[in-house]
Parts: sequence; C-alpha cells; structure tokens
Amino acid sequence: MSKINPFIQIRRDLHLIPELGFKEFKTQSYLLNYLNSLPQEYIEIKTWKTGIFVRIKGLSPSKTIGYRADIDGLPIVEETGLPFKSNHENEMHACGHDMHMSIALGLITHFVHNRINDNLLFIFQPAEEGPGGAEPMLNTDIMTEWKPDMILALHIAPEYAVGEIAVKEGLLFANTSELFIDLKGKGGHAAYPHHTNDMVVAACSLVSQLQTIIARNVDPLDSAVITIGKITGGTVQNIIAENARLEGTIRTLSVESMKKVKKRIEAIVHGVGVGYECEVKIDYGSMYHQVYNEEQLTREFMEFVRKETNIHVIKCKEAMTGEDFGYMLEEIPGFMFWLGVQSEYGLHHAKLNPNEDAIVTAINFISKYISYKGN
Ligand SMILES: CC(=O)N[C@@H](CCC[C@H](N)C(=O)O)C(=O)O
Repeated sequence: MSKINPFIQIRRDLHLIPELGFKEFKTQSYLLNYLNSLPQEYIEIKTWKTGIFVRIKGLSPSKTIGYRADIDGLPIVEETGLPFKSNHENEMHACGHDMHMSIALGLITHFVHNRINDNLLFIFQPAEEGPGGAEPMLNTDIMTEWKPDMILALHIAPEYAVGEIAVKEGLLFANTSELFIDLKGKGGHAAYPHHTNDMVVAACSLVSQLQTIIARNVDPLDSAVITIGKITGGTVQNIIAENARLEGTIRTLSVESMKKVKKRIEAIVHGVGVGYECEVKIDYGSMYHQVYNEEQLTREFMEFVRKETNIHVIKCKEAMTGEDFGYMLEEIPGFMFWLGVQSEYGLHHAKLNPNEDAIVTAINFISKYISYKGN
C-alpha cells in the first residue's frame, strides 16, 4: 500500500480539529509539536495568542521574506462524509485553512533543510474569519523586530484546477465590514397582532429594503454586496416576536463606497424603526482593509511562475471576498493569489472537499519562487 504524503496527512490531522477565531488552542499545539520536531539550529519560534511566528535564519541575509497562513475554521456542520471529517461539533475547515497550514509547514520543512541567503518569516495567523488576527499581529513587538521586506499568502480556490493559480496586480479582494442589526418591538399573543409590534415582520421588510441599496444606490458600474447570513427572532410559533437580529456582511471595492453603503443602511434601519415603531441598533463588528497586490512584485511573480514552473497562471478579476491579509499588504509590499484545488462545492460550504494534490504542487512551486527571491 502506498504511503500518504506527510503534508496531506498533516492537512487531515488539522481538518479533524477546526477551531474558531482566537480559540485555535489544539491547532496551535499541533503546529508547535510539528515545528519543534524539526532541526532547531536555524529556526526561532514565538507565539502570540493562538498564532505563531517562525523565523528561519538565512545564510547571508539582506532581507526577510514573509509568508502568512491563516489557521481558524468556521461554525459549519461538516457534510463531506470524509473519514477525517471534523471531530468538533458545528466547526469545520470550510475555507481551506487546513490546506493553507499544511502548505506553510511544507515550506518551512523545505527551507529548514535547504536554507537560502535571506531570512524567512512564517506567520500562522488566527481569526481570519473574524474578528481578525492580522492587524493585531502586525502591531506586536515580534513583528516590529522580525518585520519582513515583502510578504505573500495564498487562498485555495475551488473553481480552479490543481496546477492552476489565479492572481492580478492591484485590487484583489474587497473591503469588508460585518453588520449586526438588533430590532426590539413589542411581543404578544399570535392572535392579537394589533396589540404588538412584530419584529419578524420588521426584520423581513428590512432584509428586502437593504437589497435595494445594491440595486438602486450603488453605481451599476461599481460593485457592492450586502449579505444577511443569519436572522434570529422570536420564541415560539404562536407568540409574536419582540426581538429580531440580522447578522451579515458588507463588501465594496472602495472605502468611499463602503461609507456610502453604510449611510444608506443607517437611513433604512432608521426608517424601519420609525415605520414599525421599534428600537433599532446597528453594530459594524470587525472591518477588513481591501487586499491590494503590489504591482511590480505581482507581475514578477506571475512571470516567474509562467517561465520557471509547470503551473498555469490565470489573470483573474477582483473578488468580493475579504481577507485581513489586506492589513499586512497595507504595510508590507507583497501579494496574495488563488491556488486551484478543484472542488464541486465552494468556500464556506459544508461539502467543500479540496483536492489534496494541490498541497504538494503548492509546496514545490512556492519554494522555487521563494528560493529565487531570497537567492
Ligand atoms: C476568504 C474569506 O472567505 N474570508 C472571509 C472574511 C470574513 C470577514 C468578516 N467576518 C466579514 O464577514 O465581513 C469572507 O467572508 O470573505
């Protein structure tokens, strides 16, 4: 029987134990165990909350190259039926961060055994799905001391085949803001609606009105998204709901559009408050800066991969996904790219099942690129 590739095994081990943002305790301990099993002579490991910084000292460094992998899972009940499906109730690596981590460990292993001139800094970052670990990690003393001169990261892409990557210079991912709206009216008996202010009816109306912002307030040549991913309200089938809560996210391609969309959300929510005679409260939760790929480095990366590897490079459009890696790119020149993993089901789906061959493919071509950049 053929032996499974060690980094595929690592991905499966990590897939079993997904954890939500800043609760990645088992994940951190798994990563540390692996890192501590490597020859320690040239690596330094520091932890920050549930995250980890790993520096590999170069032979004759003139700069530091950074690489970031995110480590958190999502609150989803996994439906893949895989033998290594999540052990954690209502938690799943449904955004591929298990793949991201195993690729990063593969790269570290490669460079511990094949040192290059420049220093390397690997960042295992918690809480990408929220509330965001990149910005606070950037502000640590460790990052100030070990700050990379350039940085890169990848995100798995189910819509591309293994052996393909997709990338573009400039704007790659949107600005994001979470959105939480609480409505409080007057509950009561299901048979006496005229004595109540029904928050289920108010919430339904609000969801429809919010979509008019995209259809009627955003320039059709610009792009924005408002998604309400969760609605809660009421208590039981024959009681009119006193409370309702909408949880969602806003995506825009510019900071200006984000401001405009929020202004319209505030006006509409206020209108619902007046119209349905209820109390309203908006909370924007966490916000992510757009992912903007530094032009020259990205073009050079695309050219290198096209010429020097067997990877097919696709120039893609920007996407409305968000990524707090955008904060790192605001301070450090670099880029992010999509890694093809071909899955019938997409990101954030309970049946996401990335093709694991992409792990070894990624380790091979990224290590070539990093060796080229770091001499
Ligand atoms: C790559 C990816 O899927 N990222 C997430 C980031 C979410 C940030 C935050 N919780 C929000 O929803 O605004 C995404 O949903 O794009």
